Amino acid sequence: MSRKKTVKGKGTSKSPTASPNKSKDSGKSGKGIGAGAPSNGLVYPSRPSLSNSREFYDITFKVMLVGDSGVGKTCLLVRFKDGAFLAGSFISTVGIDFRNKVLNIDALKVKLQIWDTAGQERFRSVTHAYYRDAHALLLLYDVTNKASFDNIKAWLTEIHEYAQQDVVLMLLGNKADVAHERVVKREEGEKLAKVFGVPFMETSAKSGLNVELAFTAVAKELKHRSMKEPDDPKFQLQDYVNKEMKSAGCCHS
Ligand SMILES: Nc1nc2c(ncn2[C@@H]2O[C@H](COP(=O)(O)OP(=O)(O)OP(=O)(O)O)[C@@H](O)[C@H]2O)c(=O)[nH]1
Ligand SMILES: [Mg+2]
Repeated sequence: MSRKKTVKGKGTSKSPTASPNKSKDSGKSGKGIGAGAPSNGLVYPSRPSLSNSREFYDITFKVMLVGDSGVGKTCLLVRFKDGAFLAGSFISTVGIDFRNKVLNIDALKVKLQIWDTAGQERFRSVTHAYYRDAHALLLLYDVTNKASFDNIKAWLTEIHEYAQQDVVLMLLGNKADVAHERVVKREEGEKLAKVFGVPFMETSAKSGLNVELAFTAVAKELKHRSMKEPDDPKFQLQDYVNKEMKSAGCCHS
């Protein structure tokens, strides 16, 4: 049985609009949400970012973590935000929560507002309300849980129904650190991703494998799209991910 986490702060009840210009990146869940965001959610501040301060950003995007309960969405976010792994008993997310993190992407400060959704069926209607404001979705399954992999098609149907048409999407096979209990091969994940035309990689919130890369790749894609000049070549998310994994000596053919 999983213990339930009480819903924290403002992250639950407010709509997922972006922070006002030059808001502080408190990094804390439930902070940084404010009124007055443009409808597309992007924020361009009126003055340039201060390069040495984490409090400032040039552009912000909303990223949502989705997938079955227990696949590791919260752990992935905590690993990315705090560099730690939430070991021990599983505390299932109630409703929705978020964290902010500012990344340096090609000399630009990109703030990701990352929404951690509850995978449990009973919270699905809450999640639906947040899809339309998401610029990117990280869709997770658990490589040790076949049902979570089989449910990916249903998640994609839901995404097509509720999310923006041009949402950046990436499929992540999480818990890649667990060798003995693995039931979904990396090749199966790759194949499914290919069928649906989405970038894919395996991650581990426990070891940290590809966690930074997943968020950075999405941030790069979003930044590239929003700053794109007409003659710029298209940023290829999967190519970028493959190249980065290769140079890190990681597990990709
Ligand atoms: N070995 C291993 N365990 C993990 C990993 N990620 C998460 N877990 C474990 O899986 C369980 C579920 O993780 P959560 O991050 O809470 O799952 P969730 O997707 O947020 O679940 P909901 O909030 O119910 O939607 C916890 O017991 C974690 O410790 C991972 O990469 N490797
Ligand atoms: Mg969770």
